[in-house]
Amino acid sequence: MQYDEIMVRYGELSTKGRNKRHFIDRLGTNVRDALHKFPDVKVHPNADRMHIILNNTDSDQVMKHLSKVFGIQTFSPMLKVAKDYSAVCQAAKQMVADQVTKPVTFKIETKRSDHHFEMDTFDMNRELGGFLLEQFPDLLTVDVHHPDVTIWVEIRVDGIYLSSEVIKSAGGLPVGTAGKGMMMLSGGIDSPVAAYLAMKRGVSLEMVHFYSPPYTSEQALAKAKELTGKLAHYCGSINFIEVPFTEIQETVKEKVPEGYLMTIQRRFMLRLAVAIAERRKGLAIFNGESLGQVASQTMESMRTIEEVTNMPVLRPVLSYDKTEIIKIAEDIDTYDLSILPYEDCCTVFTPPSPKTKPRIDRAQKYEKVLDIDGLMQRSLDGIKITKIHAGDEFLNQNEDVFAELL
Ligand SMILES: Nc1ncnc2c1ncn2[C@@H]1O[C@H](COP(=O)(O)OP(=O)(O)OP(=O)(O)O)[C@@H](O)[C@H]1O
Repeated sequence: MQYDEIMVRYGELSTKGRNKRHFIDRLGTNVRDALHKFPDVKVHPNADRMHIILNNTDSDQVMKHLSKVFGIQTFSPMLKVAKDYSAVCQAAKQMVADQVTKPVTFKIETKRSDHHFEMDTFDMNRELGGFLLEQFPDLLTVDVHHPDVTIWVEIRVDGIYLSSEVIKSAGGLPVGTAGKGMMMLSGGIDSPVAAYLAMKRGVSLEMVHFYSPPYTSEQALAKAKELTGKLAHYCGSINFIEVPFTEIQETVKEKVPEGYLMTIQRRFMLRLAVAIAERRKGLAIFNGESLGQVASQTMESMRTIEEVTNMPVLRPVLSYDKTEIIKIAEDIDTYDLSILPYEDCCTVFTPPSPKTKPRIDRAQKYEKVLDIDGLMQRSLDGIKITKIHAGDEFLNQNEDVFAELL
């Protein structure tokens, strides 16, 4: 069915007190961003509801994009008709014919903000209910307490609006209302899920990805970028910051005892992520660590790695089981990409038996022989930033080139 308006309910936003206006304005901006491909759509973020006027734009397409915008609890597609009772009857009849395929209970619920309209809410509920019962005697029975289907009728000044569905949306808080963070994004399963969860709580993220050519391939980099394109569906666009890591990994491999290779590499990654956050006004570092999952993810290891900074390091999937993380990865459509077998820079240099309880004093001792500042500076000098939009693809490009050559 082609609808005229989508009415958006805010959910958790309505409890945000004095910040409410800021939250709603931000949500309005994010919705406009998510719907930028539909130039005729108009977005009106009012205090209690948001009204999205479709102006003949395909309502299914608009709803598909809306369902990924954080800060929206539910929305309802609505039909708009003239302020005329017979027009209301025809629209309600069409809704039932389209949506009800087996016998259900129903009720009409009317709200009237235009008190000049000749029928009051009680009349509309009764008359329209009776009309529909006559039209669909085999499908409909009335139940005003626990109906399967509710048809809402809103009598406004500019017309009468009807809706019969409440569609659950992404929930959470509008991206951008909780400050900016740097997400350490690998090509694995966990960090994209951690990014999704951080954005769900309103964090605006920039992705920091370490790569080590020639040990890691162009495809590994493309995979991390494409994952970012998947995540951008939830916020419009995301800056992807690629950080060259080869010199650091080679130097650490050469100069640090094997048991501490991973710890020292991670300390460098964190230092670099913090340096980038400080330049770009980030307030925290996010990563995809889950307690106890692998050697680097013990509390002792986290403590020794985090010793290099006092910036908060936040771990949205810390307490999740792998199966729970995989379930979310499947839901947000990152799983199939994450399991593609391109080597990450960490896997290439992972020692066979890393220390599970690395000590801070040892890590500091092994780092004494390294030119930390110089290594970091050269890496920071080589960073490259790409703005990635929802759905941008990177992995197939080389294949296309091959296809053209053949
Ligand atoms: N190449 C990389 N670039 C950016 N961040 C990385 C990189 N490799 C690892 N990280 C960060 O370190 C975290 C732990 O990585 P590790 O490889 O130990 O664990 P993992 O459980 O396999 O995580 P993931 O599934 O996210 O790769 C990752 O979740 C990510 O936040």
